[in-house]
Amino acid sequence: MVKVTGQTIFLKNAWQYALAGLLFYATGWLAMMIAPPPAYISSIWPPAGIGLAAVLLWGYRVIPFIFLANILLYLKVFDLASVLDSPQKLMALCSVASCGVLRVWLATILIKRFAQFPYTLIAIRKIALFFTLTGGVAAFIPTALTVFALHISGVIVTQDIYYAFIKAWIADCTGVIVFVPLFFIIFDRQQRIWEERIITLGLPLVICFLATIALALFFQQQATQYLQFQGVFLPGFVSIVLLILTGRHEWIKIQVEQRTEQLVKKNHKLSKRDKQFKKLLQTQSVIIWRADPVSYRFLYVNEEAESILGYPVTQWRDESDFWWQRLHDDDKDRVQAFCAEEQAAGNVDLEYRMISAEGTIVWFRDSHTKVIKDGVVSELYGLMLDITKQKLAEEEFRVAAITFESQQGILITDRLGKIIRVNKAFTEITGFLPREVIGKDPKILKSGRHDKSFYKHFWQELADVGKFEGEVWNRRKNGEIYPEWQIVTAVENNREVTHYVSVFSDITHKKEAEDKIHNLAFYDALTGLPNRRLLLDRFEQEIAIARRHKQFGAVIFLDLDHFKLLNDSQGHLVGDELLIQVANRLSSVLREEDTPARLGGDEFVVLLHANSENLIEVSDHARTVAEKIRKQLNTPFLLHHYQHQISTSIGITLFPEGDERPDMILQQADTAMYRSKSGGRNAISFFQPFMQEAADQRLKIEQDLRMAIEKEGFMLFYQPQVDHTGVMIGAEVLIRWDHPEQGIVSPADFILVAEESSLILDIGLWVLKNTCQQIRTWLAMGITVPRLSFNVSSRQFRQREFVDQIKNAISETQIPPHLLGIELTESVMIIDIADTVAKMKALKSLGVSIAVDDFGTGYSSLAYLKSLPLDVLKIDRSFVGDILLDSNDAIIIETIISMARHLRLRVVAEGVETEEQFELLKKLGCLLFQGYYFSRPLPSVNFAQKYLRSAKSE
Ligand SMILES: Nc1nc2c(ncn2[C@@H]2O[C@H](COP(=O)(O)O[C@H]3[C@@H](O)[C@H](n4cnc5c(=O)[nH]c(N)nc54)O[C@@H]3COP(=O)(O)O)[C@@H](O)[C@H]2O)c(=O)[nH]1
Repeated sequence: MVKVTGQTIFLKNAWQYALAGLLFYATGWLAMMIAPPPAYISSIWPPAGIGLAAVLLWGYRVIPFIFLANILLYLKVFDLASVLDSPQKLMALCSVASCGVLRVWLATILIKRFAQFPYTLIAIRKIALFFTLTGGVAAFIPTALTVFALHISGVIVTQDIYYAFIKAWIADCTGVIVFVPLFFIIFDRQQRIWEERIITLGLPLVICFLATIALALFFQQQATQYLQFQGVFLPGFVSIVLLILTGRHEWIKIQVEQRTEQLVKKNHKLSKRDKQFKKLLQTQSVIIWRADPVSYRFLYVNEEAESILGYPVTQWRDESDFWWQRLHDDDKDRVQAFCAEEQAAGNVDLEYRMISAEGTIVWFRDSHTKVIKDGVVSELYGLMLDITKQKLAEEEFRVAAITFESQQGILITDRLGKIIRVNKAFTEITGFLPREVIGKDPKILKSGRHDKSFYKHFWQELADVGKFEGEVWNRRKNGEIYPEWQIVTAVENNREVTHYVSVFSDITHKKEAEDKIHNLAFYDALTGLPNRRLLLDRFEQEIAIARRHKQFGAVIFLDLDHFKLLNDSQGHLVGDELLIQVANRLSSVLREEDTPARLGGDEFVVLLHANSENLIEVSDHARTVAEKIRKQLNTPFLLHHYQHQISTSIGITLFPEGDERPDMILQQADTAMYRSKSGGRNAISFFQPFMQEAADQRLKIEQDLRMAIEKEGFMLFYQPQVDHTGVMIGAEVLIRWDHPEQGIVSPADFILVAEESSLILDIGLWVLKNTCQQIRTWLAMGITVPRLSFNVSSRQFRQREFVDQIKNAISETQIPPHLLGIELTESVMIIDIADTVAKMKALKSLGVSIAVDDFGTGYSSLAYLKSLPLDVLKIDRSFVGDILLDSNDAIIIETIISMARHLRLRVVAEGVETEEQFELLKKLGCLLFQGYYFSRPLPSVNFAQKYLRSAKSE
């Protein structure tokens, strides 16, 4: 950009200034031609008008040129040589030239101050004011000063001063009157009135001026100074008259032209508006109509009617009920009611739908006018505006508004991220009212849970794809942090983002449900410990880490001893409580990196983190932890106000030894645990490879047992019980498994497996039924049958229906109940004393006798013995076996015998194998015996042959 400075303006207009100076000089020179020496005061002085007009039109920059031209002109008065010689004359020259400039300057100031230049010199009053100020007033002092300077310098003598002053003053005035208009006519292109006056004013003035010069020259020759002087008034007079005459005329002409021009412009505007209006009508789709006020038949419709509804205009007019027939059925009642009600004259609006020729719905706003004359509607006309688009937009807006107030929170920001709108759901979710957030940054919802990289990703997504979708944690007004699912969309207009719209829903409940599902899937619902799935998952990782670091870890497998018994007898609530407390104790003894888990039932596993490369170190650590656990679990539990003591069988295995999978390693630990269990419980065993065989065998036994139960592949053996004389007083019923491959299998090899797998219930029932059946058979054969006692396992006894099962078996076989006895171990009886007593009493009332088996190996508590309705105590064969070797055992047996006598219980010594044992037991007071010394358990036939026959014969 070029900077416009005073200098550039000066250079650009320099030709104008030079022209002004030139005209000033030329006209001055011409005027001096008709002026008498030595002062050369002309009767008309054009430079006065030219100088003033040039300054008014082109500005004060003209002044230096005027000054220069004035100097040059007055060199005619003061010749150059004398000016150069005399400083006085030089001063006079400069003064005279300055006076010319002063006149112009003063005139300009007065005009601008009092005559509000520019104007067009039309009205008489303004013409008079203009010339009075520029000529009369402004020229007065400078002229006087000029004459004075000429007088001082000796050009004008004293007696000519007055005349010279008058003449010069009039010459200045005339110069202004004639040459200001002329100058404007030639150079003013801004005000048209001057241009228009070239012929009417400019030409006469030029002619007049030239005539004046000629006249002046003529009278100069005639030396008639007076006439010469009078002549100067002519152009001045002509100028004023013509200014007045032409001004008004031209002014009117110009006004007319301008008005015409304005009218043309207005017309143009109107026609443009008209076009726009027509266009608007077209785009607005307006039907203009007139109808019969009674029948509503259209008398007139415009062409637009056809293009809007598709029916020819003739059809609109020809069909008498065209309008009614095309009216939408749903609107008919409303429109009819409206027409019936509305009777007053004036403009009325009504909206309704019509069906187009294509079958589409078109919405109209019908603005119609009724003209009523003498109380009757005389005219009916109106405009039907197609507002289908507007209705659709309204519908969309309504849908948008409903959507906005949806269940989901909505937050809208401007492009700078300042919130401009939120919906009700936003307030419900966040707790913030609209006025609390509008104008603020959504940062107020920030939870602080997300780091910078999250927000970087957030904005990147918005920039790249215009959308972000994901889980965001925000903070409610009450400070609560919650998760929400957010979809943020950048709204664009012409590729510029104008708004951001965030739609979100509170997913707290969903997350909770997810967590719940996750917990259910991976955690044990009762104890809160990891379940098998999570354990295996962590185990997988643990094995991988151990392999990578070449380290070893351990798995501890725990099974609570007799838990099933407790659960069955005390109920599930007590069982559950125990499991919860066991879980808590387990967790309390473990380190954070170790994982306790519950596999189900009473089985727990502890995964010890692999932290050593030394196998011995790892196994020592595992044993220490297992001991700690055992100790913890041996401490009595308080369950529902009662103390319960439990023991635990524990198996340990180390990993990784090969490429075993987690489930295989768990199986090994389970096998080791089984070893502890079968070894007498409450023990800790490390897995050994041979155990695997046993485990496999156990599994095989279980499978075969199921088959045996189905096919009744069992037999009953009978071992007699004798008195001190060797006479049989009863027998113990002992089961045998007639295995298809292995032959007769001892119960010692399968009872434990059966107990662990619940198969014992079927087996026990089979023993009961077959014992009764055997008695029935022998009785039916006329054989005297002694009391037959069969073994009852704890799970079998704890069944609610146990007593009923015995009753049923007795009644089904019709045997005398006193021929039946049961043998229970001590541990079975003490679990739920009340239940035990109730069941025993019921059995006793039937006549079934009850024996305590393996006495001395369990609790051997006198307290419970007293409270139980028992018949027999069977001293465990382990005491009998060592009776000759260990004097303690003899003392124990003696004590048991004396105690039993005191409680009025019969005592049977089990496992009598030798005569010495028999003799010693007799000495200790024992009266009844059982053992290989008398007989091994025998099949029914052998037993009957050997003992029952002889009993018969007796
Ligand atoms: N729940 C059930 N348990 C049963 C049933 N049948 C047997 N059993 C239990 O199985 C265990 C092993 O029984 P078994 O192999 O039959 O051994 C019994 C006798 O054979 C054995 N016995 C008898 N006298 C001697 C002897 O002088 N020496 C010696 N080494 N063993 C001898 O003792 C077993 C009987 O013991 P007990 O029952 O404790 O009186 C065993 O625990 C049975 O209880 C059944 O039907 N159901």
